[in-house]
Amino acid sequence: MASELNIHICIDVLDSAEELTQQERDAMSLAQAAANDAYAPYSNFLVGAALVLEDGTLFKGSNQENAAYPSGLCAERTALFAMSAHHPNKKIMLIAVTARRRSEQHFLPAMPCGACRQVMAEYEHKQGESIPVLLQGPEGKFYRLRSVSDLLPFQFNREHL
Ligand SMILES: O=c1ccn([C@H]2C[C@H](O)[C@@H](CO)O2)c(=O)[nH]1
Ligand SMILES: [Zn+2]
Repeated sequence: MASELNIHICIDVLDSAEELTQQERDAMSLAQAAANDAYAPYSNFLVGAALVLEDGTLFKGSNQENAAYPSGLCAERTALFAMSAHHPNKKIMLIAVTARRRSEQHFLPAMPCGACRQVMAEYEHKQGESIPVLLQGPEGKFYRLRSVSDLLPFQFNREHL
């Protein structure tokens, strides 16, 4: 008889920015500022990501598009790669992500794509400590996940090599 493997993922749903910690609020504000600066002339979909490092350093990234579409890069990976290039040995304490359409002021649910989840998982694995993820949710809400593993269960990592 086949057995069943159930994966439990816990997501805190925060109804407004007031329910965020100060650090989360700062990170989400920076992610929103980053989205406003995105280079997204083709999709007009502006994505911003912010990282909080162990020493409190904040780092931001936005999506960077290209006329050769696949040459562009998502906000999350722009932030993570730049962070790792500048601070190769600092732990990440939080990743915050948001998005909006250029034509609208309000922020939209930001769900990192599969490639960005894989890259987040790499750095989580590297640092050996969970990285909480804060995502803009619908209607001014926020989603808080305790770990990148909650965004990418059954992940491929260096242990599978
Ligand atoms: O997780 C994601 C998903 C999409 N985008 C960007 C890529 C592209 O520039 C635009 C539309 O897909 O949004 C991100 O930055 N992060
Ligand atoms: Zn992505």
